[in-house]
Amino acid sequence: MRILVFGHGGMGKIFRDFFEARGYYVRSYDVDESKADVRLEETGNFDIVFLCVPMDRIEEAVRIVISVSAPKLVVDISSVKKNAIDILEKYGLRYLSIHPMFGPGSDLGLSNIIVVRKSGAPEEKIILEEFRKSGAVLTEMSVEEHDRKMAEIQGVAHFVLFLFALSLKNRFHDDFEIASPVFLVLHKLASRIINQNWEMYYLIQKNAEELRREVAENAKILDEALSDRDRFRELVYSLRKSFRNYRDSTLILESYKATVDARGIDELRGYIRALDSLILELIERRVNAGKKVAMEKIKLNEPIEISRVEDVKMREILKRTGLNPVRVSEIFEKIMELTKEEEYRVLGIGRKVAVLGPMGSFSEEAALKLTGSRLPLIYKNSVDDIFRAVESGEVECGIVPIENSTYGTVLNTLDALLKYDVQVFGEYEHDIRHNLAARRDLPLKEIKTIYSHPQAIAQCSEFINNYLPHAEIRYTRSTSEAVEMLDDSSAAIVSELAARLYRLHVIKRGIQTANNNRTRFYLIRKSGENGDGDITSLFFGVEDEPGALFRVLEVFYRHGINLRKLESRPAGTKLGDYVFFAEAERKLDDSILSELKEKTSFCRIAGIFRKIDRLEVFSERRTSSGTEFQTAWQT
Ligand SMILES: O=C(O)C(=O)C[C@]1(C(=O)O)C=C[C@@H](O)C=C1
Repeated sequence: MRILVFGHGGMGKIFRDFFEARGYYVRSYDVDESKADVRLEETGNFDIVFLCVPMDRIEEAVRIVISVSAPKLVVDISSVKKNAIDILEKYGLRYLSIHPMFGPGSDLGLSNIIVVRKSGAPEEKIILEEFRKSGAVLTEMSVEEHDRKMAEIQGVAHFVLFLFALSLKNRFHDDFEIASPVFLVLHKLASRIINQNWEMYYLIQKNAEELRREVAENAKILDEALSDRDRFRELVYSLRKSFRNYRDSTLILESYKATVDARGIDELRGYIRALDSLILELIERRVNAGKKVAMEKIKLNEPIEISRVEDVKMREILKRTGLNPVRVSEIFEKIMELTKEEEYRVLGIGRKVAVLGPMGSFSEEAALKLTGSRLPLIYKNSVDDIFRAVESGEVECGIVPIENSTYGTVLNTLDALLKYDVQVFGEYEHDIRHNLAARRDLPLKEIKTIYSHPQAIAQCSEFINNYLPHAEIRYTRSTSEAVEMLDDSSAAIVSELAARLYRLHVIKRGIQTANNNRTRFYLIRKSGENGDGDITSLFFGVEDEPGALFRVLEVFYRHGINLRKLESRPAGTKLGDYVFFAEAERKLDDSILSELKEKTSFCRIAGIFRKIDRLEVFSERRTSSGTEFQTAWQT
C-alpha cells in the first residue's frame, strides 16, 4: 500500500511520520517542491493520497492529484466538512473524510478523530485500524452533525481566544515581567491560532455564526451579573453543574513552565527543577496507565511484553529528536522497563525466566507456551549466561535446550549443567517448525539469498535443495540477526514467533526436513532440595579400568531401570578423562544412590523431575474486594 501525503506542512508531517514508523511506503509531495520527497510526475503511482493542505487549497490539490493519477482512496482531513465534501463529490473521487481534532506537532495517541464519510475501500479499513491501534479515539457522525458540533467546540473556543487577544492587544506584548499561569496559557493559545492559517479560522467562524451571537450576548449577561455579589455567586453556582472536572488543571498550568524562556543561572536551574517535576509526574502517570493496560491484557490473554509495540514507539520517538539517539533510546527503554516491571507487579508476577535470546528464538517460543506468555523473560546470549543467571539468583528459572530429535544432545547445555550449581526441575518438549519468511510476499524463484542460523539451515536442507537451489546461503548467529539482514530479494528461516514479532511475510510454513522435529528443554533452578518426578538426570565418573562402566550399568539393570540417555563428556581434567551423563527413567532412591556411589568415582544428581506442559506463575484469587493475582510457582 503506497501512501502519498499531499502537503508537507505540520499536519502532512504528522501523517507521513505516523505511517512511516509503522512500516508503510510513504512519500510526501508539496507544491513547494523543495519540501517534497517526490516530484509531481512521480506522484502517479500511489494507492492513497492524504490531502493535507489548507481548506481553501483543497480544490487546487484535488485537480493536481487527478491530473497525474487515479488513487484508490483520497483522505480529506479538513475541519469544516460541507465545502470539502462538495469538492470531493464534484470530482467523483473515492474518499474517506475525517477530522483529526489536533494540530501540527500533536501525537495521535488519545486524539479525537471524527469520521464523517467512509468509502468502504479496503485501504480505508487499514488506515482506520492503524489510527485505532495507536490510541486515537474514532467517532463516526454525519457531515451536518460534525459541522454543528464543531461550531460549538472549535467555533466558540476560537472566538473567545480572538476576543481575549483583541481586548489585550495594546496592553501586553510577548515578553512578560509577571503573569499568572492561566493568563500565560490563554495568551499562548490565542497567539497560536492568530498565527495559523487565518482562512481556516474564517471558515470555522462562518460555520459558527449563531453561536458567536450567543457569546456576545453572554458577555453582556456576565457583565451585568458582576454588578451584584449575589447574582454573580448564583451565576457561578449554575455553571458548576456543567464544569465540575478540574482535576488535572494544575498539570496543564504547570506544564506551561516548560515553555518559559528562562535566563541566568538561577532561573535556568529553577526551569530545570520545574521540568524534572513534570517529567516525574508524567512518568508516574505513564506507569499507572501501564498498570491499567496490564489488567486489560489479562482479560485479553495478551503478553505484557510486546516488542512490536515498543519498536514502533521507539522509531517514532527517535524520529522526533535531534538528541543522541543511543542515549534517547536508553532512556525510553528504561522507562518502558519500569512500566513493564510495574505491570508485572500489579499482576503479582515477580519471578523471572531466562531464555536464549534474542527475541523470537525457539527457546522463547517454548517459554511462551509454558508460561502462557505473561512472564518477564530475560534474554541471554548463551546457554552459559542462562546458567550463570540462575546460579546467581538473577532469575528464578532458566529454559535450556537439552536435545533435538535430529541433532541429538546439546553439548554446551550438558557441560554447563556439570559446571554450575543448578538443578533440573522439569522438562518440556517443543515442536520445532521452521518457516521461510521475507519482508514481502516473494516468489521462491526471486529469492537470491537465504539467511539463518546453521542449525536451521541444516534442518531445512531438503526444502532448500529442492526449491531454492539457486539461492545463496548465508549463516547468521541468530534468527533475529537473519531478520536484520533481510532486503527485498532475500528470505530468512525463522520461528513462527519471530515472523510475527518482526512482522514478516511467511512464504512457506514448516519447511524442516523431519516432520517430527522436536527439541527437549530442561527447566533449571538454583540447587536446593531435590525435586520430585519419574526421571533422574545424573553425572558420574568411573575409574580408568576394564569393566568400570559395566559395573555402574549393572546397578541400573539389576533394578530394572531404563536409561533413556547416556553420554560421555570430557571431564576437563586431562585428556582421556570423561564423565558420564545419564537420564534414568525412575526417581533414584537413597539405596540405589548409595549403590551407585560405591561403583563410581563420583556421582551427582543433576535433577529429579517430570515432564511439564505448563508453568503456572500466578493464580487468581477471589477476595471480597475483587480479583487478586497471586504468584504461585506451580509445576
Ligand atoms: O502498550 C502496551 O501494551 C504497554 O504495556 C506499554 C508498553 C510501554 O511501556 O510503552 C509496555 C510493554 C509493552 O511491551 C509495550 C509498551
